[in-house]
Amino acid sequence: MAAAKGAAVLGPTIVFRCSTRNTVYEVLKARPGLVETQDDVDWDLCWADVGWVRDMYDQIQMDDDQRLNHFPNHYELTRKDLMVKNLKRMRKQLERNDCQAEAASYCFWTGTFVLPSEYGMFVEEFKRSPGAVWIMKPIGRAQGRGIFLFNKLSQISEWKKDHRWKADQPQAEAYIAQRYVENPYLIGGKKFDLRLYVLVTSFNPLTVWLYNGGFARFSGTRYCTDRAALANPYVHLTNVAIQKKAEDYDKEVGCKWDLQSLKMFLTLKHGARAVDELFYDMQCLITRSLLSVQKSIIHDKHCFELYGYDVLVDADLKPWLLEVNASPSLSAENAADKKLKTQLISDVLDVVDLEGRLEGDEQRVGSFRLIWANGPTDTRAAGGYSTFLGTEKPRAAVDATAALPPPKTTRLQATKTMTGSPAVAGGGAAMGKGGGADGRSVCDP
Ligand SMILES: Nc1ncnc2c1ncn2[C@@H]1O[C@H](COP(=O)(O)OP(=O)(O)OP(=O)(O)O)[C@@H](O)[C@H]1O
Repeated sequence: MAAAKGAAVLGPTIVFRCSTRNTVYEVLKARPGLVETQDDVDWDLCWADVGWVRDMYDQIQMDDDQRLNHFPNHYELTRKDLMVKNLKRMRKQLERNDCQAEAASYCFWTGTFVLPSEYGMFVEEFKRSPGAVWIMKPIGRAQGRGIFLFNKLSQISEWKKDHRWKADQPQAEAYIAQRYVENPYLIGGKKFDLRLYVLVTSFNPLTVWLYNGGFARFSGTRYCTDRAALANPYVHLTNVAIQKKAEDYDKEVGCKWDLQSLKMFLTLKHGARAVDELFYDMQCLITRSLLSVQKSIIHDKHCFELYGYDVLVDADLKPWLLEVNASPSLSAENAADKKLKTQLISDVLDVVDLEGRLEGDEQRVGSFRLIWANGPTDTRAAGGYSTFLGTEKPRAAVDATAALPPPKTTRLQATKTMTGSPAVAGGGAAMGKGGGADGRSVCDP
Protein backbone atom coordinates (compact mmCIF):
# COMPACT_ATOMS: atom_id res chain seq x y z
CA MET A 1 0.00 0.00 0.00
CA ALA A 2 1.28 3.45 -0.82
CA ALA A 3 1.23 6.22 1.75
CA ALA A 4 -1.83 8.47 1.93
CA LYS A 5 -1.79 11.02 -0.83
CA GLY A 6 -2.89 14.57 -0.27
CA ALA A 7 -0.26 17.19 -0.61
CA ALA A 8 -2.96 19.53 -1.90
CA VAL A 9 -4.95 19.63 1.35
CA LEU A 10 -3.94 20.64 4.81
CA GLY A 11 -4.20 18.21 7.72
CA PRO A 12 -4.80 14.46 7.67
CA THR A 13 -5.80 13.02 4.35
CA ILE A 14 -8.15 10.16 3.69
CA VAL A 15 -8.04 8.56 0.29
CA PHE A 16 -11.36 7.37 -1.06
CA ARG A 17 -12.42 5.36 -4.05
CA CYS A 18 -16.02 5.66 -5.18
CA SER A 19 -17.63 3.62 -7.93
CA THR A 20 -20.84 5.68 -8.11
CA ARG A 21 -21.44 9.20 -9.33
CA ASN A 22 -24.46 10.00 -7.18
CA THR A 23 -24.93 11.80 -3.86
CA VAL A 24 -22.33 9.55 -2.21
CA TYR A 25 -19.68 10.83 -4.56
CA GLU A 26 -20.71 14.45 -4.01
CA VAL A 27 -20.57 14.07 -0.23
CA LEU A 28 -17.19 12.34 -0.35
CA LYS A 29 -15.80 15.01 -2.69
CA ALA A 30 -17.06 17.82 -0.46
CA ARG A 31 -15.86 16.34 2.84
CA PRO A 32 -12.80 18.12 4.19
CA GLY A 33 -9.63 16.01 4.24
CA LEU A 34 -10.77 13.45 1.64
CA VAL A 35 -9.08 12.95 -1.72
CA GLU A 36 -10.18 10.71 -4.54
CA THR A 37 -8.30 7.85 -6.11
CA GLN A 38 -9.14 5.48 -8.95
CA ASP A 39 -6.77 2.86 -7.61
CA ASP A 40 -8.37 -0.54 -6.93
CA VAL A 41 -6.38 -1.33 -3.80
CA ASP A 42 -4.75 1.81 -2.46
CA TRP A 43 -7.47 3.64 -0.54
CA ASP A 44 -8.66 4.26 3.00
CA LEU A 45 -12.34 4.14 2.15
CA CYS A 46 -13.87 2.31 -0.77
CA TRP A 47 -17.54 3.01 -1.50
CA ALA A 48 -18.17 0.34 -4.09
CA ASP A 49 -21.13 -1.20 -5.85
CA VAL A 50 -21.91 -4.80 -5.01
CA GLY A 51 -20.51 -6.00 -8.35
CA TRP A 52 -17.10 -4.51 -7.52
CA VAL A 53 -17.10 -6.24 -4.15
CA ARG A 54 -18.05 -9.57 -5.76
CA ASP A 55 -15.20 -9.29 -8.28
CA MET A 56 -12.52 -7.71 -6.10
CA TYR A 57 -13.04 -8.80 -2.49
CA ASP A 58 -10.96 -11.97 -2.76
CA GLN A 59 -8.20 -10.16 -4.60
CA ILE A 60 -7.49 -7.45 -2.06
CA GLN A 61 -5.87 -7.73 1.30
CA MET A 62 -6.93 -4.83 3.45
CA ASP A 63 -4.81 -2.98 5.97
CA ASP A 64 -6.21 -2.61 9.48
CA ASP A 65 -7.64 0.83 8.89
CA GLN A 66 -9.15 0.40 5.42
CA ARG A 67 -12.94 0.43 5.21
CA LEU A 68 -15.25 -1.06 2.59
CA ASN A 69 -18.99 -0.38 2.35
CA HIS A 70 -20.25 -3.97 1.89
CA PHE A 71 -19.79 -7.26 3.67
CA PRO A 72 -18.64 -9.88 1.16
CA ASN A 73 -21.77 -12.06 1.38
CA HIS A 74 -24.28 -9.32 2.17
CA TYR A 75 -26.69 -11.21 -0.14
CA GLU A 76 -27.57 -13.58 2.73
CA LEU A 77 -29.83 -10.72 3.81
CA THR A 78 -30.31 -8.74 0.63
CA ARG A 79 -31.40 -11.48 -1.75
CA LYS A 80 -35.11 -12.02 -1.36
CA ASP A 81 -34.95 -15.84 -1.25
CA LEU A 82 -31.97 -16.03 1.13
CA MET A 83 -33.45 -13.47 3.51
CA VAL A 84 -36.56 -15.63 3.93
CA LYS A 85 -34.50 -18.82 4.20
CA ASN A 86 -32.46 -17.28 7.04
CA LEU A 87 -35.53 -15.94 8.80
CA LYS A 88 -37.26 -19.33 8.63
CA ARG A 89 -34.13 -21.06 9.92
CA MET A 90 -33.87 -18.64 12.84
CA ARG A 91 -37.50 -19.21 13.77
CA LYS A 92 -37.02 -23.00 13.70
CA GLN A 93 -33.88 -22.75 15.79
CA LEU A 94 -35.69 -20.67 18.42
CA GLU A 95 -38.51 -23.22 18.49
CA ARG A 96 -36.02 -26.04 18.95
CA ASN A 97 -34.37 -24.12 21.79
CA ASP A 98 -37.76 -23.71 23.46
CA CYS A 99 -37.85 -19.94 22.93
CA GLN A 100 -41.44 -20.06 21.72
CA ALA A 101 -42.30 -16.41 22.41
CA GLU A 102 -39.27 -15.10 20.53
CA ALA A 103 -39.90 -17.60 17.71
CA ALA A 104 -43.47 -16.32 17.44
CA SER A 105 -42.19 -12.77 17.00
CA TYR A 106 -40.50 -13.87 13.75
CA CYS A 107 -43.77 -13.40 11.89
CA PHE A 108 -43.05 -10.20 9.99
CA TRP A 109 -42.90 -11.62 6.49
CA THR A 110 -45.68 -13.24 4.50
CA GLY A 111 -45.64 -16.82 3.17
CA THR A 112 -42.83 -17.06 0.63
CA PHE A 113 -41.72 -19.84 -1.72
CA VAL A 114 -38.72 -19.98 -4.01
CA LEU A 115 -39.61 -21.04 -7.55
CA PRO A 116 -38.98 -23.29 -9.31
CA SER A 117 -37.48 -25.36 -6.46
CA GLU A 118 -40.43 -25.03 -4.05
CA TYR A 119 -43.18 -25.07 -6.64
CA GLY A 120 -44.90 -28.15 -5.18
CA MET A 121 -45.08 -26.64 -1.68
CA PHE A 122 -46.24 -23.35 -3.13
CA VAL A 123 -49.14 -25.00 -4.98
CA GLU A 124 -50.24 -26.80 -1.81
CA GLU A 125 -50.24 -23.50 0.10
CA PHE A 126 -51.94 -21.69 -2.76
CA LYS A 127 -54.80 -24.19 -2.72
CA ARG A 128 -55.30 -23.74 1.01
CA SER A 129 -56.49 -20.13 0.50
CA PRO A 130 -58.42 -20.05 -2.75
CA GLY A 131 -58.72 -16.59 -4.30
CA ALA A 132 -55.88 -15.06 -2.25
CA VAL A 133 -53.54 -12.72 -4.12
CA TRP A 134 -49.84 -13.56 -4.56
CA ILE A 135 -46.97 -11.50 -5.84
CA MET A 136 -44.20 -12.97 -8.02
CA LYS A 137 -40.77 -11.32 -7.83
CA PRO A 138 -37.53 -12.24 -9.58
CA ILE A 139 -34.88 -12.61 -6.90
CA GLY A 140 -32.11 -10.96 -8.87
CA ARG A 141 -33.84 -7.79 -10.04
CA ALA A 142 -34.91 -4.52 -8.44
CA GLN A 143 -37.05 -1.41 -9.01
CA GLY A 144 -40.20 -3.43 -9.55
CA ARG A 145 -38.84 -5.11 -12.68
CA GLY A 146 -40.38 -8.47 -13.55
CA ILE A 147 -42.94 -8.29 -10.71
CA PHE A 148 -46.57 -9.30 -11.23
CA LEU A 149 -49.61 -10.22 -9.15
CA PHE A 150 -51.88 -13.21 -9.61
CA ASN A 151 -54.68 -15.05 -7.87
CA LYS A 152 -55.12 -18.05 -10.19
CA LEU A 153 -52.61 -20.74 -11.03
CA SER A 154 -53.64 -20.45 -14.67
CA GLN A 155 -52.21 -16.89 -14.60
CA ILE A 156 -48.73 -18.26 -14.10
CA SER A 157 -48.81 -21.11 -16.59
CA GLU A 158 -48.07 -18.85 -19.58
CA TRP A 159 -45.28 -17.23 -17.63
CA LYS A 160 -43.91 -20.67 -16.73
CA LYS A 161 -43.72 -21.54 -20.42
CA ASP A 162 -41.99 -18.25 -21.22
CA HIS A 163 -39.44 -18.87 -18.51
CA ARG A 164 -39.11 -22.50 -19.53
CA TRP A 165 -38.65 -23.66 -16.03
CA LYS A 166 -39.49 -26.86 -14.29
CA ALA A 167 -38.68 -27.83 -10.74
CA ASP A 168 -35.66 -29.78 -11.99
CA GLN A 169 -34.16 -26.90 -13.95
CA PRO A 170 -32.01 -24.96 -11.52
CA GLN A 171 -30.61 -22.70 -14.24
CA ALA A 172 -34.00 -21.03 -14.79
CA GLU A 173 -34.29 -17.51 -13.35
CA ALA A 174 -35.40 -17.88 -9.73
CA TYR A 175 -38.44 -16.05 -8.41
CA ILE A 176 -40.20 -15.87 -5.12
CA ALA A 177 -43.95 -16.25 -4.91
CA GLN A 178 -45.07 -14.33 -1.87
CA ARG A 179 -48.45 -13.85 -0.26
CA TYR A 180 -49.60 -10.33 -1.12
CA VAL A 181 -50.58 -8.03 1.75
CA GLU A 182 -54.07 -7.19 0.54
CA ASN A 183 -54.99 -4.72 3.28
CA PRO A 184 -52.21 -2.09 3.20
CA TYR A 185 -52.60 1.03 5.29
CA LEU A 186 -53.96 3.71 2.96
CA ILE A 187 -53.53 7.46 3.13
CA GLY A 188 -55.68 9.49 0.77
CA GLY A 189 -56.76 6.10 -0.61
CA LYS A 190 -53.20 5.30 -1.69
CA LYS A 191 -50.81 2.54 -0.75
CA PHE A 192 -47.27 3.22 0.46
CA ASP A 193 -44.25 1.39 1.76
CA LEU A 194 -41.42 2.69 3.92
CA ARG A 195 -37.72 3.00 3.23
CA LEU A 196 -35.67 2.91 6.44
CA TYR A 197 -31.90 3.11 6.73
CA VAL A 198 -29.78 0.88 8.91
CA LEU A 199 -26.04 0.91 9.28
CA VAL A 200 -24.22 -2.20 10.47
CA THR A 201 -20.63 -1.58 11.50
CA SER A 202 -19.95 -5.10 12.74
CA PHE A 203 -21.59 -8.52 12.64
CA ASN A 204 -19.40 -9.82 15.42
CA PRO A 205 -20.40 -8.39 17.81
CA LEU A 206 -23.57 -7.29 16.01
CA THR A 207 -23.54 -3.50 16.04
CA VAL A 208 -26.53 -1.73 14.54
CA TRP A 209 -27.21 1.97 13.99
CA LEU A 210 -30.73 3.03 13.04
CA TYR A 211 -31.31 6.23 11.09
CA ASN A 212 -33.95 8.52 12.46
CA GLY A 213 -35.20 9.60 9.03
CA GLY A 214 -36.59 7.77 6.05
CA PHE A 215 -39.63 8.10 3.88
CA ALA A 216 -42.86 6.61 2.67
CA ARG A 217 -43.18 5.92 -1.05
CA PHE A 218 -46.74 6.32 -2.32
CA SER A 219 -48.49 4.91 -5.32
CA GLY A 220 -49.98 7.59 -7.55
CA THR A 221 -53.21 5.72 -8.19
CA ARG A 222 -55.87 4.90 -5.60
CA TYR A 223 -55.63 1.42 -4.18
CA CYS A 224 -58.31 -1.07 -5.09
CA THR A 225 -58.70 -4.77 -4.50
CA ASP A 226 -60.66 -5.26 -7.69
CA ARG A 227 -59.21 -8.37 -9.35
CA ALA A 228 -59.26 -6.55 -12.70
CA ALA A 229 -56.71 -4.05 -11.31
CA LEU A 230 -54.18 -6.74 -10.37
CA ALA A 231 -52.20 -6.03 -13.52
CA ASN A 232 -51.97 -2.29 -12.79
CA PRO A 233 -48.51 -1.59 -11.30
CA TYR A 234 -49.42 2.02 -10.47
CA VAL A 235 -51.96 0.69 -7.96
CA HIS A 236 -49.92 -2.07 -6.35
CA LEU A 237 -46.19 -1.32 -6.67
CA THR A 238 -44.88 1.67 -4.79
CA ASN A 239 -41.34 1.68 -6.26
CA VAL A 240 -40.40 5.18 -7.37
CA ALA A 241 -38.98 3.67 -10.57
CA ILE A 242 -42.49 2.40 -11.41
CA GLN A 243 -44.49 5.40 -10.19
CA LYS A 244 -42.42 7.93 -12.10
CA LYS A 245 -43.45 6.31 -15.37
CA ALA A 246 -47.09 7.30 -14.69
CA GLU A 247 -48.41 10.08 -16.95
CA ASP A 248 -49.38 12.37 -14.07
CA TYR A 249 -46.13 11.94 -12.10
CA ASP A 250 -44.75 15.29 -10.91
CA LYS A 251 -41.00 15.06 -10.34
CA GLU A 252 -40.79 18.05 -8.01
CA VAL A 253 -43.65 16.85 -5.80
CA GLY A 254 -42.53 13.21 -6.14
CA CYS A 255 -44.36 10.42 -4.40
CA LYS A 256 -42.55 10.50 -1.06
CA TRP A 257 -43.44 11.67 2.39
CA ASP A 258 -40.83 11.97 5.11
CA LEU A 259 -41.02 9.54 8.00
CA GLN A 260 -41.57 12.24 10.62
CA SER A 261 -44.62 13.59 8.78
CA LEU A 262 -46.02 10.10 8.42
CA LYS A 263 -45.50 9.43 12.11
CA MET A 264 -47.25 12.65 13.04
CA PHE A 265 -50.15 11.88 10.74
CA LEU A 266 -50.57 8.40 12.20
CA THR A 267 -50.23 9.72 15.75
CA LEU A 268 -53.06 12.20 15.22
CA LYS A 269 -55.22 9.39 13.91
CA HIS A 270 -54.37 6.52 16.21
CA GLY A 271 -52.70 8.06 19.25
CA ALA A 272 -49.06 8.07 20.34
CA ARG A 273 -49.04 4.64 21.95
CA ALA A 274 -50.32 2.69 18.93
CA VAL A 275 -47.92 4.49 16.62
CA ASP A 276 -45.02 4.14 18.98
CA GLU A 277 -45.71 0.42 19.11
CA LEU A 278 -45.71 0.27 15.30
CA PHE A 279 -42.39 2.08 15.05
CA TYR A 280 -40.91 0.00 17.83
CA ASP A 281 -42.05 -3.16 16.03
CA MET A 282 -40.22 -1.91 12.94
CA GLN A 283 -37.07 -1.45 14.97
CA CYS A 284 -37.41 -5.00 16.39
CA LEU A 285 -38.02 -6.39 12.91
CA ILE A 286 -34.75 -4.83 11.81
CA THR A 287 -32.69 -6.27 14.65
CA ARG A 288 -34.33 -9.70 14.32
CA SER A 289 -33.60 -9.84 10.60
CA LEU A 290 -29.95 -8.98 11.29
CA LEU A 291 -29.71 -11.56 14.07
CA SER A 292 -31.03 -14.17 11.63
CA VAL A 293 -28.01 -13.66 9.35
CA GLN A 294 -25.41 -12.87 11.97
CA LYS A 295 -23.84 -16.33 11.71
CA SER A 296 -24.07 -16.55 7.91
CA ILE A 297 -22.46 -13.22 7.09
CA ILE A 298 -18.69 -13.33 6.82
CA HIS A 299 -17.64 -10.84 9.44
CA ASP A 300 -14.81 -8.66 8.28
CA LYS A 301 -13.78 -5.81 10.57
CA HIS A 302 -13.03 -3.65 7.51
CA CYS A 303 -16.61 -3.74 6.31
CA PHE A 304 -19.71 -1.75 7.12
CA GLU A 305 -23.02 -1.71 5.31
CA LEU A 306 -25.83 0.79 4.84
CA TYR A 307 -29.00 -1.21 4.30
CA GLY A 308 -32.26 0.11 2.87
CA TYR A 309 -35.17 -1.67 4.57
CA ASP A 310 -38.51 -1.83 2.72
CA VAL A 311 -41.41 -2.20 5.12
CA LEU A 312 -45.12 -2.27 4.38
CA VAL A 313 -47.64 -1.28 7.06
CA ASP A 314 -51.06 -2.89 6.93
CA ALA A 315 -54.44 -1.51 7.96
CA ASP A 316 -53.99 -3.03 11.45
CA LEU A 317 -50.73 -1.10 11.91
CA LYS A 318 -48.63 -4.24 11.57
CA PRO A 319 -45.30 -3.87 9.76
CA TRP A 320 -44.23 -6.44 7.14
CA LEU A 321 -40.68 -6.76 5.91
CA LEU A 322 -40.64 -6.78 2.10
CA GLU A 323 -36.93 -6.79 1.48
CA VAL A 324 -33.55 -5.41 2.45
CA ASN A 325 -31.40 -3.60 -0.11
CA ALA A 326 -27.60 -3.61 -0.08
CA SER A 327 -27.55 -0.72 -2.51
CA PRO A 328 -30.45 1.52 -1.53
CA SER A 329 -30.85 4.27 -4.10
CA LEU A 330 -28.67 7.20 -3.06
CA SER A 331 -29.52 9.27 -6.10
CA ALA A 332 -31.71 12.26 -5.38
CA GLU A 333 -35.13 12.67 -7.03
CA ASN A 334 -35.70 16.25 -5.88
CA ALA A 335 -34.49 18.84 -3.35
CA ALA A 336 -36.00 17.14 -0.28
CA ASP A 337 -34.53 13.80 -1.33
CA LYS A 338 -31.15 15.39 -1.88
CA LYS A 339 -31.20 16.90 1.58
CA LEU A 340 -32.06 13.60 3.23
CA LYS A 341 -29.46 11.58 1.33
CA THR A 342 -26.68 14.13 1.71
CA GLN A 343 -27.20 14.18 5.46
CA LEU A 344 -27.56 10.39 5.61
CA ILE A 345 -24.24 9.74 3.87
CA SER A 346 -22.49 12.40 5.88
CA ASP A 347 -23.78 10.72 9.06
CA VAL A 348 -22.64 7.29 7.81
CA LEU A 349 -19.15 8.69 7.38
CA ASP A 350 -19.29 10.15 10.88
CA VAL A 351 -20.21 6.77 12.37
CA VAL A 352 -17.61 4.90 10.32
CA ASP A 353 -15.22 7.53 11.61
CA LEU A 354 -12.21 7.32 9.36
CA GLU A 355 -11.12 10.63 10.84
CA GLY A 356 -10.87 9.07 14.31
CA ARG A 357 -13.05 11.68 15.99
CA LEU A 358 -15.25 9.40 18.07
CA GLU A 359 -14.48 8.16 21.57
CA GLY A 360 -16.02 4.74 20.89
CA ASP A 361 -18.82 4.89 23.47
CA GLU A 362 -21.21 7.11 21.49
CA GLN A 363 -24.86 6.10 21.48
CA ARG A 364 -25.79 8.68 18.92
CA VAL A 365 -23.96 10.19 15.95
CA GLY A 366 -25.80 12.70 13.77
CA SER A 367 -29.22 11.18 13.09
CA PHE A 368 -28.00 7.64 13.75
CA ARG A 369 -28.77 5.97 17.06
CA LEU A 370 -27.00 2.85 18.26
CA ILE A 371 -29.82 0.36 18.82
CA TRP A 372 -27.89 -2.89 19.14
CA ALA A 373 -24.38 -3.46 20.43
CA ASN A 374 -24.20 -7.19 21.08
CA GLY A 375 -27.59 -6.67 22.71
CA PRO A 376 -30.23 -3.95 22.87
CA THR A 377 -28.82 -0.60 23.91
CA ASP A 378 -32.10 0.46 25.49
CA THR A 379 -32.65 -1.94 28.36
CA ARG A 380 -35.46 -0.02 30.04
CA ALA A 381 -38.10 -2.23 31.63
CA ALA A 382 -41.14 -3.31 29.63
CA GLY A 383 -44.27 -1.18 29.97
CA GLY A 384 -44.09 1.05 26.94
CA TYR A 385 -42.34 1.26 23.62
CA SER A 386 -39.27 3.17 22.70
CA THR A 387 -37.73 4.05 19.41
CA PHE A 388 -36.38 7.30 18.13
CA LEU A 389 -37.29 6.24 14.57
CA GLY A 390 -39.16 9.10 12.93
CA THR A 391 -39.03 11.38 15.96
CA GLU A 392 -37.08 14.33 14.65
CA LYS A 393 -37.23 16.49 11.59
CA PRO A 394 -34.18 15.86 9.40
CA ARG A 395 -31.48 18.42 10.07
CA ALA A 396 -30.46 20.85 7.39
CA ALA A 397 -27.84 19.41 5.07
CA VAL A 398 -24.94 21.14 6.73
CA ASP A 399 -21.47 19.96 7.47
CA ALA A 400 -22.31 17.57 10.29
CA THR A 401 -18.65 17.19 11.09
CA ALA A 402 -18.54 20.81 12.27
CA ALA A 403 -20.07 19.77 15.58
CA LEU A 404 -17.56 17.01 16.16
CA PRO A 405 -14.15 17.39 17.76
CA PRO A 406 -11.20 17.67 15.37
CA PRO A 407 -9.66 14.48 13.92
CA LYS A 408 -7.33 12.56 16.19
CA THR A 409 -5.89 10.07 13.73
CA THR A 410 -4.96 9.79 10.10
CA ARG A 411 -4.54 6.70 8.03
CA LEU A 412 -0.86 6.66 8.71
CA GLN A 413 -1.20 7.54 12.37
CA ALA A 414 -4.20 5.33 13.16
CA THR A 415 -3.60 2.89 15.96
CA LYS A 416 -7.07 1.76 17.03
CA THR A 417 -8.90 -1.04 15.24
CA MET A 418 -12.05 0.19 13.60
CA THR A 419 -14.52 -2.51 14.37
CA GLY A 420 -17.03 0.22 15.15
CA SER A 421 -18.27 -1.60 18.23
CA PRO A 422 -18.64 0.87 21.05
CA ALA A 423 -19.70 0.04 24.59
CA VAL A 424 -21.77 -3.09 24.71
CA ALA A 425 -25.05 -3.05 26.56
CA GLY A 426 -26.41 -6.32 27.88
CA GLY A 427 -25.15 -9.00 25.46
CA GLY A 428 -27.97 -11.09 24.05
CA ALA A 429 -30.67 -9.60 26.33
CA ALA A 430 -34.27 -9.55 25.15
CA MET A 431 -35.48 -6.44 23.38
CA GLY A 432 -36.85 -4.00 25.97
CA LYS A 433 -39.80 -1.63 25.72
CA GLY A 434 -40.15 1.78 27.35
CA GLY A 435 -40.77 5.50 26.73
CA GLY A 436 -42.73 7.28 23.98
CA ALA A 437 -42.28 9.49 20.91
CA ASP A 438 -44.08 11.50 18.30
CA GLY A 439 -43.42 13.45 15.12
CA ARG A 440 -43.64 17.17 14.45
CA SER A 441 -45.28 18.26 11.25
CA VAL A 442 -47.71 17.11 8.63
CA CYS A 443 -47.74 17.68 4.90
CA ASP A 444 -49.63 16.04 2.07
CA PRO A 445 -48.20 12.88 0.58
N1 LIG B 1 -45.92 -9.10 -0.15
C1 LIG B 1 -46.28 -7.91 -0.63
N2 LIG B 1 -47.51 -7.40 -0.34
C2 LIG B 1 -47.89 -6.19 -0.81
N3 LIG B 1 -47.13 -5.42 -1.62
C3 LIG B 1 -45.92 -5.87 -1.94
C4 LIG B 1 -45.42 -7.13 -1.46
N4 LIG B 1 -44.18 -7.31 -1.94
C5 LIG B 1 -43.90 -6.22 -2.68
N5 LIG B 1 -44.94 -5.36 -2.70
C6 LIG B 1 -45.00 -4.08 -3.45
O1 LIG B 1 -44.17 -4.22 -4.58
C7 LIG B 1 -43.11 -3.26 -4.54
C8 LIG B 1 -41.83 -3.89 -5.04
O2 LIG B 1 -41.46 -4.97 -4.21
P1 LIG B 1 -39.96 -5.20 -3.74
O3 LIG B 1 -39.48 -4.00 -3.01
O4 LIG B 1 -39.92 -6.48 -3.00
O5 LIG B 1 -39.25 -5.37 -5.17
P2 LIG B 1 -37.98 -4.74 -5.88
O6 LIG B 1 -38.25 -4.75 -7.34
O7 LIG B 1 -36.80 -5.48 -5.43
O8 LIG B 1 -37.91 -3.25 -5.34
P3 LIG B 1 -36.64 -2.34 -4.88
O9 LIG B 1 -36.17 -1.63 -6.10
O10 LIG B 1 -37.22 -1.43 -3.84
O11 LIG B 1 -35.57 -3.21 -4.35
C9 LIG B 1 -43.03 -2.81 -3.09
O12 LIG B 1 -42.52 -1.50 -3.02
C10 LIG B 1 -44.48 -2.91 -2.64
O13 LIG B 1 -45.21 -1.77 -2.98
